[in-house]
Amino acid sequence: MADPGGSQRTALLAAASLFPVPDGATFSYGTAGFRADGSTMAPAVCRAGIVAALRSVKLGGAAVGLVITASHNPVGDNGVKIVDADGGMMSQAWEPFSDALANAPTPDALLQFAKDEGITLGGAHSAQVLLARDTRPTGEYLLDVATKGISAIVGSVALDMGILTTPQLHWMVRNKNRGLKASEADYFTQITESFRHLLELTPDDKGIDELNEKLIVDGANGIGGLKLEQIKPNLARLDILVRNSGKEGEGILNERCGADFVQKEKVLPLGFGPNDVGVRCASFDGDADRLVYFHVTSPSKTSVDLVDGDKILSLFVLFIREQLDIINGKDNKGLLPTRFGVVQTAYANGASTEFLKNLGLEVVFTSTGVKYLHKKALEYDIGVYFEANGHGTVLFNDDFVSRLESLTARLSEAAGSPQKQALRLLATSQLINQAVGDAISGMLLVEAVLQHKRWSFQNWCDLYTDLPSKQLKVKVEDRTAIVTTDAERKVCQPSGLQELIDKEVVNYSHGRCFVRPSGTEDVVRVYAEASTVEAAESLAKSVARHVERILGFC
Ligand SMILES: CC(=O)N[C@H]1[C@@H](OP(=O)(O)O)O[C@H](CO)[C@@H](O)[C@@H]1O
Ligand SMILES: [Mg+2]
Repeated sequence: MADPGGSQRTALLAAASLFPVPDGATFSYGTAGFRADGSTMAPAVCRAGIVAALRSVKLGGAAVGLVITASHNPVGDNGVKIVDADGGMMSQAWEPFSDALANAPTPDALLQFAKDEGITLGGAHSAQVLLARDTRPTGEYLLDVATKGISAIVGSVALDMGILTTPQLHWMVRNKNRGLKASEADYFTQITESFRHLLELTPDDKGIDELNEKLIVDGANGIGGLKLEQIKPNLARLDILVRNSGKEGEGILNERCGADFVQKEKVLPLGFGPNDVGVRCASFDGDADRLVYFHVTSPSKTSVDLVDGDKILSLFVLFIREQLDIINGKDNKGLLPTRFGVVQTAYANGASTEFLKNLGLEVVFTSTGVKYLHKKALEYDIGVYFEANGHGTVLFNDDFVSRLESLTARLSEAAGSPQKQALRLLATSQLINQAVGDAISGMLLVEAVLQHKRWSFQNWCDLYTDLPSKQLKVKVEDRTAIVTTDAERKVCQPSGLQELIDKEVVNYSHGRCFVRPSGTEDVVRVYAEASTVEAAESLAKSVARHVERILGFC
């Protein structure tokens, strides 16, 4: 280390003592960063700022991102998440260090880690961190705290990108490090232009259906609705109405609204009612990285027909497959060999997995959390991933995009040439966020595909029928006593629990059940599926009782 006892250590000590870690603090980076009551977050946020700057130093000064958000959680909560230089989630290898630092009273852990990682601090290096926050009241203060943490690494620069959706910041970091345009205006231009382009490529023989233009979006009273209002005038062939838009006085962030609420409760969000029967509706979460769709079923009911992440994934898969099948059809002699893969988690509805497998697709499973799905999807030329709760995107490999570009340049407009199909795939790769799941860009792709297929919401819903499912949370003494394998679908510890689950499952037609410790809450999650709602509930309850008995209910 160039400057072990000098100004670097002093700067770190100064930052650490500004925001001391309370006794007994146990922050854990979890599935998606540190989250807690916003008023208690400053020590973890300051240290996350230090980690982000250090990560940038480690990556030779590449831009790294830091976003202040607690996503779909209540407005009083807040959180912090680090975006790696490729625009994805922070390298998992750094999570244990982030945990150690978030809970460490002095900078010694950091100095030791820097040494172990071969990072020279205090020397001639540079680091840059792009910062953003959502609309939470504690956001401005915590952003300032993060800036102080970043500044504690000598030579680092913090750039405040403003109030953004989480996916916008991921996109900016990715673009900046690729030497591409990376401002918010550039983001808007890219998604509105590629959306327009995709619509121009819809088959000529299919006219525009008036009803299909109308879309009502529940913005969860968060940042997504505000951003959508900004780009709405530039979206052709779409008549969007934003409710729970995030404008002053309209409602409280995530309270009885938003993608998490709609997906879990399967009821109408606030602001929606009988007049919306028959209209296509979409819902974002508080930081606009989750998307689900729904329909108001009848004027007298508050329940909704839900289109979750699994069905969004299925729609995208069908569209992409259609283009690939034509490009590689027998007249075109396999012009574009493509490794096409689909990634799901154990929470994917069994009916969706069956539907995808029946299409002859490769479906693979990972643990819960976007960081796992994303990594797996990167292994394909085109990798589509979604969590049932609406996090997901479609990834196009760089080499594949180059092949696609040269193919479109070679193909003519002559009848029978699959030029339009190739152009559609290219426009899709431009529209859908390549860094992370993005409710706005995902929604625009859904809208373009529905127009392409001329499908109503009902056509989409009817792709397959979800198996009834039930999720329960069980509070136990130590949730980490549960260890899972096989993408969390089987328990290996404590011994005997999996056998008990298996014994319950065989009693149910279409029965499936698994348990895992949550990465974001202090609970064990139980998920069950069966052929009826009552059966799914009964299976979940029986397994929850086994969990309580074996792990000790608290
Ligand atoms: C069942 C479920 O919805 N789990 C969510 C939840 O993770 P848990 O580890 O299950 O708490 O939060 C994650 C972060 O937002 C999200 O990626 C994941 O899908
Ligand atoms: Mg979110």
